[in-house]
Amino acid sequence: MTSSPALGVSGLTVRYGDTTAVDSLDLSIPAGQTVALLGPNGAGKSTVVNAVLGLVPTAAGTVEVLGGRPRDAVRAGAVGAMLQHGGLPSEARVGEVLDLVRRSFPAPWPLEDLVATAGIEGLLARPVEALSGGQRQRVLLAVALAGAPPLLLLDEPTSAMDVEGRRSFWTTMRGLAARGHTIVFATHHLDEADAVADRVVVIADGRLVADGSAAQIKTGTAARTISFTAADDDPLDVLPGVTALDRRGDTVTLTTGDPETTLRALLVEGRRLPDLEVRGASLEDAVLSLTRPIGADR
Ligand SMILES: Nc1ncnc2c1ncn2[C@@H]1O[C@H](COP(=O)(O)OP(=O)(O)OP(=O)(O)O)[C@@H](O)[C@H]1O
Repeated sequence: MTSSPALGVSGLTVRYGDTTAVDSLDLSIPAGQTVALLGPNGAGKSTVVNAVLGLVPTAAGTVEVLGGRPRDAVRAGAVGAMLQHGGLPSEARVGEVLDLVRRSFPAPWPLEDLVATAGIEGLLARPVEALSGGQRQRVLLAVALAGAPPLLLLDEPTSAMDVEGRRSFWTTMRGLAARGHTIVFATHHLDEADAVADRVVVIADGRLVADGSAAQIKTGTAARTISFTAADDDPLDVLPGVTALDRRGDTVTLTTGDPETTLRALLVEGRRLPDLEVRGASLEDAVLSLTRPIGADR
């Protein structure tokens, strides 16, 4: 056993022309952790995953996978990935793809267990082009697991899955985590991060803005929701502190990074607030408040 983290990122900076996609990112992930990478579109999540795989050139900083260089780790089958635009040869059959990928690794995952773990029983004879979106993601998972990697990187792995598919996918991931695999996944499903991740890393504009358990992220933000009953012509989204507004019938829910100021503004205007409730933030509220400046466009 090595004492190196499964993934060590230090001062990582990645640029695409004038765009700094990842900006001086430090991250150390010990073996066995399940980590969610969260952040808005364009935050830099995919770029971090790609840099860890050695797929994009870095402008500065270092990435170590299990104490070694990313490319060596990928070649050795020590890191498996499901990428957003992961390709599969469309005319090949699933079984052929798996044979080919497994043969490229020194110690591939035994086929029967791989098929059962990825939940693709019955799909081996199917041409790739005949797979549904969710089945395709399951096959991509099998490909990612083919080298029996200790580290798994998943970029929005459940984006094409239905509710049942997502649930069973995360059950599979929990099983892998219990077997000691390190799992790093990017997602926009914050409920998945809340339910599955030991640790949540929030990125905005390529920088790390929060790092902790989902509970810590939720309590560490000032974000609260304020809900009450109001007429639908009441212009509430211009109130100070408000980062999001949701109307369901005549119930309004405001997310605010500064609940006291928002409440004061509501009351100064002499508004009645029937059914008033102030609640702690969900992970979604917390991430929104961390990644969207107060007063930004709603
Ligand atoms: N190949 C590329 N060429 C130029 N710019 C790129 C390229 N890939 C990403 N970018 C830019 O880098 C920034 C980070 O993008 P990235 O895809 O890493 O974000 P993300 O957090 O994964 O977003 P999403 O949630 O939308 O997938 C964005 O501004 C994006 O437009």
